Amino acid sequence: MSLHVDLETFQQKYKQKVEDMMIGFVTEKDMPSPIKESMVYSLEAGGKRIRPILLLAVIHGYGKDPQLGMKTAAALEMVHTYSLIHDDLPSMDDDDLRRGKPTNHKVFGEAMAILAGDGLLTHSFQLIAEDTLISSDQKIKLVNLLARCAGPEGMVGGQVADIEGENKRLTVEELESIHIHKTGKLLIFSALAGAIISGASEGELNKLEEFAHHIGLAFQIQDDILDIEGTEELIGKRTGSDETNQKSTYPGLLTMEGAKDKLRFHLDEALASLSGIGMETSMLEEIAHLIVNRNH
Ligand SMILES: CC(C)=CCC/C(C)=C/COP(=O)(O)OP(=O)(O)O
Ligand SMILES: C=C(C)CCOP(=O)(O)OP(=O)(O)O
Repeated sequence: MSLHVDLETFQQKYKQKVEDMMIGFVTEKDMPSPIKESMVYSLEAGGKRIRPILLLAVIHGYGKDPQLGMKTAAALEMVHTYSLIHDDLPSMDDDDLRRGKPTNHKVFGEAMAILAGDGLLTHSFQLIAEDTLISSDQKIKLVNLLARCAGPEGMVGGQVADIEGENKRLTVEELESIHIHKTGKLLIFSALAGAIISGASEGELNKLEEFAHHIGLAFQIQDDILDIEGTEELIGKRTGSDETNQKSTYPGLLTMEGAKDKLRFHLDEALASLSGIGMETSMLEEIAHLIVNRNH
């Protein structure tokens, strides 16, 4: 059986399934209506869903049924959505537009936005714990990895460093460390979770981690570039926000040309890290190109 499927066909099929899983999980639970509305508002707001698609593409690449990763993929996108709700708060980036819609706190108020983020984060672990398609051993590995990637050793820690770095001229190394934690760690979770669910070996996990490390850096460099060169209509969020918040960025530290060189470097490294891996990699290659060439 050929495992070659083009990314667009795969995305069309699984994006909707992930959205149905997240929204179904939240709507069927008993909770006060203001938090349910607030959580569903941000889950329904769209987004590229690149992290769950990567996770499911890894499972497909190993010749397994992506359905096995559906709950973990939905959990991962819930964590990402929580992080965006909190990132937009007045005490953080103070943004009023996200995914083309008013930010959560603009619609539901700051307290409800904080609680909706908290709700999505805790629900994500519940979703993995309730999965009946994967083993208990896999669930423990996934919960542990998600906590490490999303928590203070990972994404939360990166957000702390990002805030501490405001109004300072950082070195490229400092900026890279922020990006690895703030953005890279959830992409690393995406790839490794797919591998754990597929029963991949340690050696394969290491290669996939390397791949995700590089696409994570490329992802954030492109985000910084789009903050300058993108249009609000396409990216669905305000442009110029890094400058407003006095953040160091790759274009700021290296010039736009230098940032684009770095982007190409990380694409090449990501593709190189897939060589010799025992799986069909065509969709992962397409995802890497998509991250680098995206306009939103
Ligand atoms: C714990 C929290 C709140 C984590 C936030 C993580 C994150 C990747 C935010 C978006 O980064 P960004 O501000 O560079 O991107 P955007 O341009 O989308 O706001
Ligand atoms: C990590 C960053 C730069 C935050 C935005 O992530 P995405 O660009 O994946 O946002 P959505 O498509 O999910 O809205």
